[in-house]
Amino acid sequence: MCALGQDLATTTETPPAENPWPSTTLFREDGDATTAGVSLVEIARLYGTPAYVVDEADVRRRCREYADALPEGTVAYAAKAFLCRAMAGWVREEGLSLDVCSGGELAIARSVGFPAERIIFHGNAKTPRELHDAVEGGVGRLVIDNLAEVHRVAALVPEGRRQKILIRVVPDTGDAVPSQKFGLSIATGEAGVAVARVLAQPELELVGLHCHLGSQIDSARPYEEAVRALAEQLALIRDAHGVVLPELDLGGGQAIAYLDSERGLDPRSFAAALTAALEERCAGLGLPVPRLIVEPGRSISGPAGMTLYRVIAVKRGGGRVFVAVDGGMSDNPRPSLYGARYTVKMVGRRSREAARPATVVGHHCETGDVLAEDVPLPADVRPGDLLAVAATGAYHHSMASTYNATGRLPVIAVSARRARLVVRREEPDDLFLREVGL
Ligand SMILES: Cc1ncc(COP(=O)(O)O)c(C=O)c1O
Ligand SMILES: N[C@@H](CCCC[NH3+])C(=O)O
Repeated sequence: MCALGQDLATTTETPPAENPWPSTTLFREDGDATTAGVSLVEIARLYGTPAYVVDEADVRRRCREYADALPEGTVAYAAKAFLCRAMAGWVREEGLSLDVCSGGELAIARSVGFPAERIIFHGNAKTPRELHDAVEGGVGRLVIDNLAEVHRVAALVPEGRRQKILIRVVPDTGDAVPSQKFGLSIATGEAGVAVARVLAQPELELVGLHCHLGSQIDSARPYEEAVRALAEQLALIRDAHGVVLPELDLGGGQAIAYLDSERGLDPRSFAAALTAALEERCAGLGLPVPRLIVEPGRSISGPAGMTLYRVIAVKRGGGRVFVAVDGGMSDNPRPSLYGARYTVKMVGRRSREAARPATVVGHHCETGDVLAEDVPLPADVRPGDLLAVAATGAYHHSMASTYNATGRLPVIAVSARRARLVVRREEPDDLFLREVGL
């Protein structure tokens, strides 16, 4: 544990924190910035760059915000957004459930004693080993995503136990759900077949339906439509099979702000709209209101994280400025995969120069290795400067690669004026470990 940072009462800050940054981030007049009271310059000095920084208190606050917004429901953090053992511990302590989609995520959760009954396991092509580990480990909910899984799962359930099951369906509402590899279609009747097959297996206890609408959804409207459509399915299941399923899982997808101009989906208004739509539709269908489950990932860990990079080289010419840093597409593949855009700030030095558009590029041997296109940076940005990229707490660490045999980044957690390393930097020796022969 290493104490960093300074007493903020003695420093001059320029509040408030900008929207895409962790909520405790303050940009100071001397050019430095602090998150949770810890200087980003000091983090870079002590732990090196590039590095992911995650604000633990911000993660915990976002967990609580969701839990408070949905007091009668279940909030399952989507591990795929960002999971390490520390994060699994924070989520466990905050009382949330955990949505996992691989044996690896399950293993991380179990390694910190995450209660199995609070784990939901989903995935469109779970391997036999994953199904075995999930059932044997006693996960609270297993999400059936294809017909072949029904018998496979039933065969794994030990004598005297029943496995709780959700069935992932494609609600076919509006344009929110294009044809996709996930889930069982209601329209083609596959979802109905799955319901009948699960109900026919004594080892399985069908508790509800599951869906996931997509990513970066910034309005409650698609969720309202989906929850109505799923309630209608519950009524059809009641009419056809005489069972009233008690749960609906609406998945994740809640948007966050990556840019100052963007706004995330507020958990309170999202939960209120969802609950109202569900209650109204259930009343119309004569159904008891099922328990809601939501699986936010990005909106819990995304804004709580940032990445620090050191500028290695600056090239000016042809009307463009390229700022090359010591990381790149191996720690953030999102710009090259999805055209994702980011907010970038120089920290650690005060510049009096006006901001000019610059393109922040990585150090990988790939033309598409761009981190941020045309972002405003001081005209005198130079090698040695430190750059912070906002909202990198979700789908960065979890999507990182070792392209060009580059070690993956450390994760530094900050909280209450302290920084601590929770995932160390990957070194060449770590890469050699997997090589077992010449
Ligand atoms: C089933 C399911 N639940 C939850 C999530 C988390 O989504 P997000 O991080 O956008 O909230 C995903 C990922 O898209 C998902 O596929
Ligand atoms: N990886 C994506 C989101 C995919 C969500 C997975 N279900 C992203 O970075 O935005």
